[in-house]
Amino acid sequence: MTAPIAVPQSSISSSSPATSYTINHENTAGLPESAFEGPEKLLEVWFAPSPEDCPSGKGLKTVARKDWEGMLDLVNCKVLSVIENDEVDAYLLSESSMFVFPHKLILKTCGTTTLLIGLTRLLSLAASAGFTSSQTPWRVFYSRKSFMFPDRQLPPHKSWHDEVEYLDKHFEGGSAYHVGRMNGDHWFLYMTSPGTSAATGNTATRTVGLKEGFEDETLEILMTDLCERRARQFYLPDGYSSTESESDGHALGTTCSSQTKIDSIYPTSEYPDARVDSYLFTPCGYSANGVVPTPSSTGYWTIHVTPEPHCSYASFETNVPTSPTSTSLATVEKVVEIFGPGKFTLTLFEARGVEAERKGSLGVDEVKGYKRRDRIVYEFEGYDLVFLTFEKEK
Ligand SMILES: C[S@+](CC[C@H](N)C(=O)[O-])C[C@H]1O[C@@H](n2cnc3c(N)ncnc32)[C@H](O)[C@@H]1O
Repeated sequence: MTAPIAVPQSSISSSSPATSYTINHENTAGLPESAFEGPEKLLEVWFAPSPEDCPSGKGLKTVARKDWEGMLDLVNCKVLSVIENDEVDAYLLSESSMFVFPHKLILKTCGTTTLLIGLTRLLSLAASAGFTSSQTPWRVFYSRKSFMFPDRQLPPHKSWHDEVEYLDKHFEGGSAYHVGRMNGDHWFLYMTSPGTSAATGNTATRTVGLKEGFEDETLEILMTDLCERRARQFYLPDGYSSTESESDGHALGTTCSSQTKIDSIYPTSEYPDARVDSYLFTPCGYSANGVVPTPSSTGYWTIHVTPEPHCSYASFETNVPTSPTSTSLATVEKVVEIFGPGKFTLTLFEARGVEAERKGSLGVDEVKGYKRRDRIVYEFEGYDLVFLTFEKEK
C-alpha cells in the first residue's frame, strides 16, 4: 500500500465549483466492482474548419455551461470542473472529458454512458450558437475500441451495427470501418466527408473541403493489462475516508499527476502556459485534462485510468502538434512508461499534406520493450490514419 500523501489545496482548479461534486454513481452501480468499462466512446464534431469560420469568431464557446450540462445529463455524466482559455474550454467529467473549441467539440465518455443520445441536443446547441447548418456539420468522427463488456452497454451502444445505424439517421454519407483483427484488439471508426455543408450557411463564408495548409493531428493510445504496481498509483492513498477523498478529488488528482509524472508529458519548461486539471476518484480511478498553448494554436491532452486489475485500462489522447522535442514517438514512450501496459493500440490521425508532421507517425513503428503486431494504414479524404497494436516483449 502507498503511504498517505500531502495534498496541495491550492492546486484545485480555480474555475471548479468550491462545493462537493456530484458524481454519477449509477453508471458504476450496476457493474461488479471489478468490471468498469474503461474504453471510451469518442465523438468529434467539426461545425467549421477553423475558429475563423465561426459565427462571431466564438461559435460553440458561446454556449453556456448549464446548457452543456443539460446535454451531458442525457449522456449520463456530470461535470467535475472546467479549465478555460480563449481557445478552448476543457471539461473534466465523471466519465471522461469534453473539449469545446469555437468550431468543434470533442466528447469522450466511458462506462455505460449513452454518448450518442446527446447528439440531437448537441446539434441544436450548435444551432443556437449560430451554426445555421448545424444538422449537417462540416465533419463528424465517432470512434471507439472494442468494449470489454459489450453486454452491459445501453442502446444505441449495444453493438457497432446499432451505433452506425443511429449515426446514419443523423448524418448523410457517413462511412463506417472496423479496423484491426476480428479476433483480437480492434477499433471502430465512423466519419463523414469534409464540407458536405456550409459552416454558417452564409455563401460568402461557405467553406467546402479542406483549405490549403489545414493542420490537424490526433494521437490516441489505448492501453490494457496495466502493470499492477504502476496501476496502484491511481488508488486513494491510505488514511482517507471516502467523504474526505470525494471533496479532495482534485487536490489528490494534482498530487497523483505529479507523482506519476503525468504533468511532465508536456513540461511547463517547454510549455509555460500549459494547465492541468486532474481528479482522483474514490476508491480508485483517475482523469485529467491538459490545455497546452503552442505558437500555432492551443492543444489539449486527456488521460483516463481504470486501475482495477481485472479490467485495467488507460487512455491518452492529444492534438498537441509534434515538434523536434516532442515527436509522436517521444510522447508514446513517456505515456507507456507511466502505465507499463501489457498491450496497447495506437491511432494517429493526420490531415494529409502536413508532410513534416507525417514523419512522426512513421517513427512510432518501434516502441522500446514492445513487439509490434499490426500496422494498418488508411488514406481517407483529407486524412491519413495509422493504426498500430503492440504487445509487451516477454
Ligand atoms: C472515470 S475513470 C476513467 C475512465 C476511463 N475511460 C478509463 O481510462 O478507464 C474510471 C475509473 O474510476 C473509477 N470510479 C470511481 N468512482 C467513479 C464514478 N463515480 N464514476 C466513474 N468512475 C468511477 C472506476 O472504477 C474506474 O476505475
